[in-house]
Order: sequence, then structure tokens, then C-alpha cells
Amino acid sequence: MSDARGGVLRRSRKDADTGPRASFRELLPYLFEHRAALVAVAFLSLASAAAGLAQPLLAGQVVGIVEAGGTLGMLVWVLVGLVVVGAILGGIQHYLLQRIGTAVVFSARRSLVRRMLRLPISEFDRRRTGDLVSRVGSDTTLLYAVITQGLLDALGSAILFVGSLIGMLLVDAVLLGLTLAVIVIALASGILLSSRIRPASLQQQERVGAVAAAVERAIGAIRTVRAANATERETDAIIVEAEAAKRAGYKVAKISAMVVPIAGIAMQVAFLVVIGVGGFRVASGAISIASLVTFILFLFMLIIPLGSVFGAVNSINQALGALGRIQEITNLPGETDEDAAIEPAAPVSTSAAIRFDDVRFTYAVPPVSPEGTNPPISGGSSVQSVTNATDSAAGTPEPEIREVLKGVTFEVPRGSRVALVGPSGAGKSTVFALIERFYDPDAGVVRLDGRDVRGMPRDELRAQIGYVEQDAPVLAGSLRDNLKLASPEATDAQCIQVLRDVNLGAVLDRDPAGLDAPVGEDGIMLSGGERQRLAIARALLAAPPILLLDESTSSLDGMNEQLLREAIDAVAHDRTLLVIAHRLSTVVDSDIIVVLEHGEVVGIGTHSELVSSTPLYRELAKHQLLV
Ligand SMILES: Nc1ncnc2c1ncn2[C@@H]1O[C@H](COP(=O)(O)OP(=O)(O)OP(=O)(O)O)[C@@H](O)[C@H]1O
Repeated sequence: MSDARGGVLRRSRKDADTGPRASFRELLPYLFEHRAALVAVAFLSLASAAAGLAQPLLAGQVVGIVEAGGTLGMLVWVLVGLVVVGAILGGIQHYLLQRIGTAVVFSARRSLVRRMLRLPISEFDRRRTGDLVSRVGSDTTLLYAVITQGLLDALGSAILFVGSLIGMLLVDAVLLGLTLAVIVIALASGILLSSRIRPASLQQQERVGAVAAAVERAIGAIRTVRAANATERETDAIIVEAEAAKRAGYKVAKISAMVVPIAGIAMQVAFLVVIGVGGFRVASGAISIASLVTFILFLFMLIIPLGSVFGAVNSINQALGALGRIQEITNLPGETDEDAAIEPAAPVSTSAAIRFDDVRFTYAVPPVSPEGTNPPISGGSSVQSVTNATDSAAGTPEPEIREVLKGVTFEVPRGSRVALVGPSGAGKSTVFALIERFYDPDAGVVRLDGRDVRGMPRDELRAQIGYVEQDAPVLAGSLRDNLKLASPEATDAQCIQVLRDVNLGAVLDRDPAGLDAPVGEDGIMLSGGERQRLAIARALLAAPPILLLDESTSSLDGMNEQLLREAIDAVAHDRTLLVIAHRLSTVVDSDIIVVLEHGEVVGIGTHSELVSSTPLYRELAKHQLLV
């Protein structure tokens, strides 16, 4: 595990210095998926380039015939035909490339989303949601430009370029030599400048990510922002980020603006040279006027694509910056990738559904990064990762270490109702996170039915556990969407029944849409109590043998609390229930209460036992008027 983590750390640290950057080679797998269409495009490019290259030759002949006073006849029609065929082939080629571009964007989005949703929870702790969203939305679209504009230009231009060179060589080698001298100088300076575009464009994409993160931050808490009269300040903060993105965009524009005119200058200089020297050679009888016209037309074919090649290099450079940001995520190990290296503890025979054996856990909190991108640690749990991060390159801010569980041991007997209580920040929710394997402990063992959870496939582990989070337990969508999240096979009748079981019948009846009634973003159309009961209904529908319930800290009124208790009773029936309780009144009748303080278990027993044995519990009970 630590090796794999170390790998991530090393990569991240490098990225912090230089920014994630992809090489052209890394773009190839995306193109390879569409190789058949790309081969077709290559053939079309060849054909349309051939049609284009034939035009100067024919035009030269036309000039020759007109000069000699002959009639043009079919030649004009062939010329017209070539123009039309060239245009049609160009159109088809364009369509194919746009299709491929769209498909490549899709593939990139698919692999990004597949990986993103499988990242370890610690990655979400340290990354900004808006930045992740922007990678899926904005970075991927830059790949479209590289395929449609970049590839089309690069391919067609390369063929035209080489073809024109051959044509010019056949017409006049001396003129070609002079032209080439001008072009080589232009190309060299263009390439030199474009290498600076990639870092600038990467920076621009990072800034766009930061804008998205800032928008997400404000909209995610829009009510709080409004209530705090902070709308102006939040708007300004987003605009500051947007301005930084604008400045980064200006920088890209400045560099590309330097590149593009080079092609124009090269064209003008080459023309002047060709017309001057060419005129002289016509006068001296070395070449005919027809040959000079042919040469000049070839020069057009050579120089115009040169401009597009510079454009193509620009867009390829931008796309590689974006691809770097995409691959920064797709190259991260997924949640299960490190499991092979884990040696789980031997199973023990026990009557406990859940058992913690001397469990220690530390969060490594990454230093704040203004860009919303990855600070150089992997976040999460292991001491190893902390050590790796702290020995990182000089100047890198060190992560804050939070030792949250300091040797926690307790058991939840099968079929029992156990409560976890303790002051805020004692580590109660972290206990749940370790049972769900959102993180793995640094030391000690978390067991489910005697088995080390690290030895169980995550899907199997989570199928046995229902988990009701403390906050935001409802997803945007309908009542049905929420209920079927954990049990997609559930029927409407089962959904309706479970809603009634948790006292949500009224919510169902009040909306004619029934199960299709929308709950709003984060369940905003429901009350706090209703949201919690809906989350409990979801857990209940999946019928897991173990239920983890992190009670909301928000105070519920007496009526709601009664409804919640009834819902919990419905849930508790026939299963193991571990509840994090903030109101002792909901847990006084638990079989066992575990008292946690500063990451340590300071008491285990029933309510009456703890009132006499554990001062902290007695204090809590006194505050809540239970003794
Ligand atoms: N993802 C995280 N990254 C870093 N630190 C965290 C993370 N989650 C929790 N912590 C820290 O760990 C400590 C324990 O948090 P935890 O949520 O487990 O406490 P709790 O007992 O459930 O608190 P509460 O009753 O307020 O919900 C706190 O100091 C918290 O700041």
C-alpha cells in the first residue's frame, strides 16, 4: 500500500513543480480508438491534396496555351472539376474529423468520470469539486480542437507542403533553394516560440478550474452566502479568479500572436524573393512565364499550410496541457488499486458484528492550495503517506497531521443496538468511515463478523452495511431516485411501503407526482427531518444486516424527533444498529453505549452503568437533563 501511495506522492510532487503535462505519445491511445476513421481521413487528405496540387500544373499549362494563342477546350473543365472534387473531399474529411473529435472528447470524459468516482475518499478531501468538474467539462473540449483543427491542418498541410516542394523542385530548383532558406528560418523561430504555449495554456486551464471551484463554493452555500450578506464579496472573489484566467488567456494569445505572423512574414518575404529572382530568371530565359506562374501557385500551396501548421502546433500544445490535467486524474490509483498489497489480519471467531481492535488513525490535511489543484500529498490515512509527504522537496508546505483515533477498541454484538457518543470532534464519524473503508487504519484492525475489512471486497463489505450520513444524505432527483440508489431492483410498492415505515407517507401524498416528486438539489425541497428519514428509508430498503446511522446534529423538534425514533425502531428490527447520537435521549435504551473522547474510548456500558462509572458521560447526561 505504502509503495503505491509513494508513487502517487512522487508524481504529485513532480506535478507541483512543473504542472501536469502530457506528451504527444499519451494522446495516441485516444486517436488509436478511431484508427479506421483516421485512415479514411488520411486518404481523403491525400486525394484532396492531389486535387489541389494538380491545379498549379494545369494553371501553368493554361498560361502556356494562352501565351501560344491556342484554345483551352477540356482543360478548363478539368480544372473546374478538380476544384469541385477537392472541395467535396475536404467537406467529407471535415465531417469525419469532427465526428472523431466529438468521440475523443466522449472517451476522455468517460475515462475521467470512471476514475473520478472511484478515487479514494481522501482525494476528495483535498481536491476542489469545481476544479474536478472543470476537468470533465472544459479540459476535455480542448481535445476536440486538436483533432478537428490540429490534425486536419497538420495532415493536409504536411501533404500539401511535401507535394508543393516536389512540384517546385520540378519547376525550378534555384528558386526552390531560395524559398526554402526563408521557410526554414520561419519554421525554426515558430517552433521555438510554440514550445512556450504549452505551459501557458496549462496555466490557463488551471485558472479555469479555479474559477469553477470558486463558483461551486459560492453556489454550494448560496443561502449562507446571501444570509451573510456576502454576495458581493463572493462575486468579487469569483471575478478575481476569472481575471486570473483572463490574464493566463492573454499570455497564451500573446505567444500565439507571435507565432502566427511569422508565417505571414515568411510568405511575404518568400513571394518578394520569388517574384524578384523569378522575374530576373524569366528575363534571362532560364525559365518560362508559365513555369514562374506554376511556381508561384505552388508557393501559395506551400506557405498557406505553413500558417495552419503553426495554428495546429498551437492547438496541439493547448490540448496536451489539458490532457495533462485529464491524465493527472486518470493516472491516480482507484480506491481498490492498492488492495493487492494489503495483508489482512487473520479472521477471529466472534459474536460481534463489528469489532475495533486497538485502531489508530491519522488524517494528513494537505496545505491549502490557491489553485484548487493537488498539493503534494495523497491525503488520507497512513502514517507512511505522512512521512513521505513531510520529506518532500524543500519549500513544499507540510501537511497538518491530525491523530484522530488513538487505539480504539470496542465491539458491536450481532443484532444489538449500540450507540457511539462523545463531544464534537471526538472521532465518531471517523469510526464509521473506517467501517465503510473510506480510509484504512494506520494500526489495529476493523472487523466485520470477525473478518478484517481490508480483506473483504469493498462491494461485499458495503452491501452488508447501510449508512446514513450526518449531512447531505439526499441526492438531487426524485424520491424514487433516492430510494433506489442502493437497491435499484426495488419495486414501487416496496418504495412506498418503506416511506410509510419511516413516517414519510405525508411527503408522498402531498405531491401528485408521488414517487416522482423532486427533492431538489441536496434535498432542499424537504425539511431537515424529512431528509434524514428519507436517507433512513433508503438504507432500510436495501435491507442490510448492519446499519450505521450518523444522527443529524441539527436539533429536531419534539414531533420530528418522535418520528425519527420510530423510523430508527423500524430500522433496528432484526439487524445490528450502530448509531452516532448527539441527543442522549435517543440512545438511553441502547444495549451498549460507547463513549469516545479525543479519539479514545473512555467508557463502555449501559446508560445507568455509564452514569455511575464515566464522568464525561455523566456530564453529558446532566447537560441533557437525563439525570
Ligand atoms: N476528511 C478529514 N480530513 C481531515 N481531518 C478530518 C477529516 N474528517 C474529520 N477530521 C477531523 O477529525 C476529527 C474527528 O472528526 P469526526 O468527524 O470523526 O468527529 P465527530 O466525533 O464525528 O464530530 P461531530 O460530533 O462534530 O460530528 C476532527 O478534529 C475533524 O476536524
